[in-house]
Amino acid sequence: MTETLCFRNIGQLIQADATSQPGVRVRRNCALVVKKGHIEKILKDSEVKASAKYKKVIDVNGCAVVPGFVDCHTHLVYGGERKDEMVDRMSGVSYLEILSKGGGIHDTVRATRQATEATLFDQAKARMKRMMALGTTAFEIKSGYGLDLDTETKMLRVGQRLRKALKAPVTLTYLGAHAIPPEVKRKSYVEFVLESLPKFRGLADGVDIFCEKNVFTVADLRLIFLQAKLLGFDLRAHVEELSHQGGSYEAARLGALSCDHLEHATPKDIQAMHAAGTVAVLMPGVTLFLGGTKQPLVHSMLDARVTLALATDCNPGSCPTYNMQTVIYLAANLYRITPGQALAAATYGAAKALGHHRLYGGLLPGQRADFNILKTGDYRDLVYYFGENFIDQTYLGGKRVTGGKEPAGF
Ligand SMILES: N=CN[C@@H](CCC(=O)O)C(=O)O
Ligand SMILES: [Zn+2]
Repeated sequence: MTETLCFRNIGQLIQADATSQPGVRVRRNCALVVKKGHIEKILKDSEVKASAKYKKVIDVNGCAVVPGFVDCHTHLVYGGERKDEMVDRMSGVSYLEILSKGGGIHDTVRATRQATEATLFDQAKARMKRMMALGTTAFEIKSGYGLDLDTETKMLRVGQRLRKALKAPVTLTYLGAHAIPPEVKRKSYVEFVLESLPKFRGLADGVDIFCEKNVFTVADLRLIFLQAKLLGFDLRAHVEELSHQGGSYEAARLGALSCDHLEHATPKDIQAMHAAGTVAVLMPGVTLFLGGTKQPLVHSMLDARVTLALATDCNPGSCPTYNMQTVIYLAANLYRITPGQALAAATYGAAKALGHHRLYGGLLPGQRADFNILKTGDYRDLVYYFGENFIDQTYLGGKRVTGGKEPAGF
């Protein structure tokens, strides 16, 4: 029996790639043929032959099929939670004040150091399953809640085990430069991060840094990135989130795959990102949750032809969400971008931020068959209705992992 599946009667099939930018391509009344976990071809529905020997023909009843969402910036391996901090922030204390007093990220560092590898794995796996049930099929996961060799290694080992256990594409990032441990001087901690980099080869794919007022400087970013680049790591950076430091300009010039947050990025930074082909990763859920009012210059980014990506940032301090659909909704409605631009950013753009846009994210022939069947025939419903879950079924490598009548396959 052939291993080929045919999904037919698709009302809208959404594709995204460099040629569809900054939005998506919408194909109507078609069928999707999946072979050995990859997309073989897309046909007009009228071209599906009754005589063709498919293992299974799945009628999607006129619904829309969209690429699986790519969550290209998460901190989903962590211990504890931070609701007290949320309440403090609501009464006016700032995120950076809390961090400088040894709270915030440091609270999560304490909880993550204490947690066993087994607990971190079980909790993170449960989070990822919830994310998949909401349509996410590829993940980036950062370390950064250890700030010591043992815990950073433990977090990345958990990431490697998650990649195997869920059979989903997982990109791992070493974020040793996430915060400066209390009682340690910034310079000596940067020395530690530099010395530790070779130990994370083979365990992490990329290196990241939180470049911010009273955290790490642009000079720290330069030192760490030059060394990381020599060691073959991809570069990504938390930059211009709560203030403008110039980290995005420097990161782009050093060839970073992505610059993330960017609420305070300037036109000069955006030009540097365009020149370097650096993707802008935007996380509207963070701005909202931290009570920020400054939005990134999204339309300047579009005018400069910088590729946009969206991510949850899933973490216990600045955005405890699992839901890329919420992020797509917020991006379209807060940034005033079209549904197609928001969906492209959550799929193709996010895959490009991870350097994997040829492998997944576009629903193109040859790519992994990672996609969602929506409960609606119009993908624009994702940014029209507020707070709905539009995922009917999610497929990962051509296998259904959530939705439908049978038990989920993982
Ligand atoms: N900005 C710094 N890092 C994370 C937040 C991590 C935390 O607060 O635990 C972010 O991407 O928002
Ligand atoms: Zn982050």
